[in-house]
Parts: sequence; structure tokens; C-alpha cells
Amino acid sequence: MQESIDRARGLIESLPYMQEFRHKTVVIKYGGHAMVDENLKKQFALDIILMKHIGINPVIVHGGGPQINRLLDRLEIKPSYVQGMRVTDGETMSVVEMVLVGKVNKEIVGNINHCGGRAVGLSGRDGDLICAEKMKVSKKNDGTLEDAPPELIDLGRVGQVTRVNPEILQALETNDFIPVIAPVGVGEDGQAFNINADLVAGSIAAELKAAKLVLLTDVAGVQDNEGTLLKSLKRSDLESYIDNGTIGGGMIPKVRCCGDALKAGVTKTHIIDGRIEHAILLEIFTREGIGTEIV
Ligand SMILES: Nc1ncnc2c1ncn2[C@@H]1O[C@H](COP(=O)(O)OP(=O)(O)O)[C@@H](O)[C@H]1O
Ligand SMILES: CC(=O)N[C@@H](CCC(=O)OP(=O)(O)O)C(=O)O
Repeated sequence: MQESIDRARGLIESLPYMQEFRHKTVVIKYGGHAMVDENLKKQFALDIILMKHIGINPVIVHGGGPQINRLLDRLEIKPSYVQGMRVTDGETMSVVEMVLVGKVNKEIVGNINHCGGRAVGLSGRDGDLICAEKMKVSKKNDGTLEDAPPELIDLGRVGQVTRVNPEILQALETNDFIPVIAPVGVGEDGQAFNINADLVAGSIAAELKAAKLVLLTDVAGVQDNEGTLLKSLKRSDLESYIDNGTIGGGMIPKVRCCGDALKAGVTKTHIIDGRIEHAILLEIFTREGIGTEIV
């Protein structure tokens, strides 16, 4: 009996958050490292379905970096990264699109639909959802390409978002579908760009003026040099953490996209551990939340 009462209390605790986020958009970035096993993938699908059922509008942007690397490895292509971005030549671009759009996207859509939701898979090329241009990266803080030209590093087909056309997302929301978006953009030449999924999630959250942007990854959140979780970070402090090396690698695009999303009007952003069961629900529907919030 007590167990049932505690469960009911848990539901009541989440009531204010259900009320707060009803009819609001929450953009969830589902990182490749958070797609650990079948059970966790199913729990993720159920969390999203629950959100949709109580009137929240979840929009999923997924990654798939480790999954791309597995196929590259089989093809004996060595991956390389600069500031958390995959250097993407033509051949790598084909692999990226094949894995993200053809495999990871379909698997997430399949899981949600199999569990009773109504998901639709998209890439940024569908309906010109994500328009992109070649990303320009300066040498600052990468520490890897000593021989690169002093000003810019050529990352190949890596893109940065220039515009988000949200019409297709609005049409899906009107018809109660859950969009699942692969981070591939379209350039002016109609060709694909590989875009870091965090950056896509940030741009979509900004365009939709989302109430929340939640990034699911494989660490507890942003940590300091001793490995202690930083529960709350200010947007204005992010660049100094990057400059002094506290925040590095794949965490750089994450915190930057949170900063940009906040600047564009997203209310709150979070970086949380996607390896925890029901991580999203714990973040959205509990008082204490989990991970790092960036405000
Ligand atoms: N200050 C930091 N706090 C936490 N993780 C960090 C930090 N700096 C660098 N990282 C690295 O960033 C990684 C997360 O980025 P990434 O591997 O790209 O994740 P995802 O695949 O989820 O997008 C962590 O696993 C960690 O190795
Ligand atoms: C330019 C760039 O780095 N693109 C990423 C896109 C996938 C991604 O971001 O996946 P995760 O979120 O799982 O890391 C890549 O090629 O790995």
C-alpha cells in the first residue's frame, strides 16, 4: 500500500511541471553515446510518448557519432575531429548520411512507433528544414592541426546552420506527430552537409522558441577539472571555461549551442546523462532535476 501511495505522491510532485510545459515545445538532443542498449532505447521512446500524451510537444534531434565511427572502422577509414567536429570528406559524408538518416533515424522512429507513439523521421534536407553553409573554424584551442593555415581549418562537408524552415515541424505538430530529425543539412547547391547534432538541436530550439532544450549525453553533465558536476552554469562564463580547457572536445558544441539557444529566447537548457533510465522525465518532472543547467 505504502508503495502505491509513494507512487501517487510522485505523480502529484510532477503536476506543476505538467501544467508548466503543457502546449510548450521541448527540444531533446539524443546523443549517439546515450543510445546504449535496447532497454534504454525503449525507455527513451516511452518517455517521449508520455510527454506527447500529456500535451507537451517533444521535438527530437539525434546524433550517431559512435555509430558512424563503427561503419567507418569497418571501411578502414580513420575518423578525425577538430573542436568536436568530424572532418568530413566526400566519402565520409556518404557514410554519415547513410548511418544517420538510413539507420539511426529509422531505428528511433521504429522504437517510438512500436511503443505506441506517432513518430516521423526527417533529415534537414526534407522540406529544406535545415539550410546550411560550410563551417568556418579558426585554429583557436584545437591543439591538433599544427600545420593548418593560420586563420581557418578546412573541415570538408561540415556545415553550420544558416536557416531553419519550421513549416514541416508545425504541420507535424498540428497532426500530433513526433518529429525525429537527423542532423544533415542542405547547402545552396542542394548537397548535404554534416552538422553536429548539438548545433542542429540548438538552432531548432531557437527557431521554435522552445521552453527547454535538453541534451542527452554520456556524462553526468558539465564537470570541472576535478570531475565534480557543475549543477548550474551561466551563459556568460562558458567561453572562459572553454579557453582554460575545463570544457573540451564534444562538450564544446554542447555548451555553445545552449548559450546560443538561450540568447535566442529558449527559456532553459540542460546537459544530462542519457545513460540514466528516464533521464528526461527526471529532468523535466522533478524539483531537483539532474545534470547541468545552463541559464
Ligand atoms: N568539462 C567537461 N565535462 C564533461 N564532459 C566533457 C568535458 N569536457 C569534455 N568532455 C567530453 O565531452 C564528451 C561528450 O561529448 P560527445 O562525446 O560529443 O557526446 P555525444 O555523443 O553525446 O554528443 C564527454 O564524454 C567528455 O569526454
Ligand atoms: C560535424 C559533426 O561532427 N557531425 C556529427 C553528427 C552526428 C553527431 O553529432 O552525433 P553525436 O551527437 O552522437 O556526437 C558526426 O559526424 O559525428
